[in-house]
Amino acid sequence: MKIGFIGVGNMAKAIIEGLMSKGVEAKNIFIHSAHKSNYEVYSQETGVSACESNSEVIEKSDVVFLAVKPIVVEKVLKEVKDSVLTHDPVLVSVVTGVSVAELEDILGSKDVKIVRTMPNVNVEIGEGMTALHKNDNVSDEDYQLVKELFEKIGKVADIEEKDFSTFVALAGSSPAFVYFFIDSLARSGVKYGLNKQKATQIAAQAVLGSALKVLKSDKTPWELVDDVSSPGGTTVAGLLAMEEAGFMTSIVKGVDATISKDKG
Ligand SMILES: NC(=O)C1=CN([C@@H]2O[C@H](COP(=O)(O)OP(=O)(O)OC[C@H]3O[C@@H](n4cnc5c(N)ncnc54)[C@H](OP(=O)(O)O)[C@@H]3O)[C@@H](O)[C@H]2O)C=CC1
Ligand SMILES: O=C(O)[C@@H]1CCC=N1
Repeated sequence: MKIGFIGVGNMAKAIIEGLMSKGVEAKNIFIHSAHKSNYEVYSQETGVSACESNSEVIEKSDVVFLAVKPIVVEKVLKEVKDSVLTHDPVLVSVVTGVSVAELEDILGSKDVKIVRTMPNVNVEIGEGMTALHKNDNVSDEDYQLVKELFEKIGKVADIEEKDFSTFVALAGSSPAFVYFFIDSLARSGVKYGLNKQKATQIAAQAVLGSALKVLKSDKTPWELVDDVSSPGGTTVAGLLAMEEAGFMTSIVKGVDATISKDKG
């Protein structure tokens, strides 16, 4: 399968590097972005093929990732409209907040094959969490191929399009929330004299182990909280102080703000 990328920023690079680490060969990847200096350097660093235009990416690829910021989607798609209609690739959008219907409208056709997705940056290390939703033109076979690409680099979930905004908060943006939590935990360690690098490793391993425990255990996270909290102990003292400062409320408010922003 030939895989193209329109836009080679943080998200596209995370997908490309994840796929390449799982055996997808550089010779099967085609890229183009706004600045030649950027995509040429990336092509030299990784061996993927640099194309002279977005249309060339489409002409050379079976599956084309649309990985640009929402604000430039309309301009980019209008420019490549003829190539999309002629070559009929499966267009895989990773763009936040742009619906399948909006993509079809911009392209002026309901006959295009579109899979709307919401990955997260952890696809780079094979631990992503990606939502997918296809339009009616994508065959089950083509959808399976796209799904298998994302399964190489993490877990996948089929979701209804109405749930994309919620998914953005829970998985698309949430790596930043978790990095923020890890940094805050590590910084607290620094307050008490630990070196920042060591404190970050300790905090990250505690978060990794806790996430795995949630995934592997039959218990709910809430029950696991109780298991760690010895009567009269340190954990319950810490939890109550965090909650007094609005821990759960701050997370729910963060999710609310993320969803509002996504919905525009
Ligand atoms: N970052 C993340 O964690 C996630 C991002 N997303 C979504 O992915 C999309 C990309 O985000 P992200 O990678 O972070 O953004 P970046 O700003 O890192 O990358 C955007 C890319 O678009 C390219 N670009 C701009 N204009 C054009 C054009 N006319 N033709 C071709 N390429 C163009 C840029 O080119 P150049 O590099 O040459 O300037 C750049 O490579 C967004 O819609 C975002 O919402 C979704 C999930 C997670
Ligand atoms: O911040 C953003 O807009 C994108 C969407 C999901 C992660 N980053």
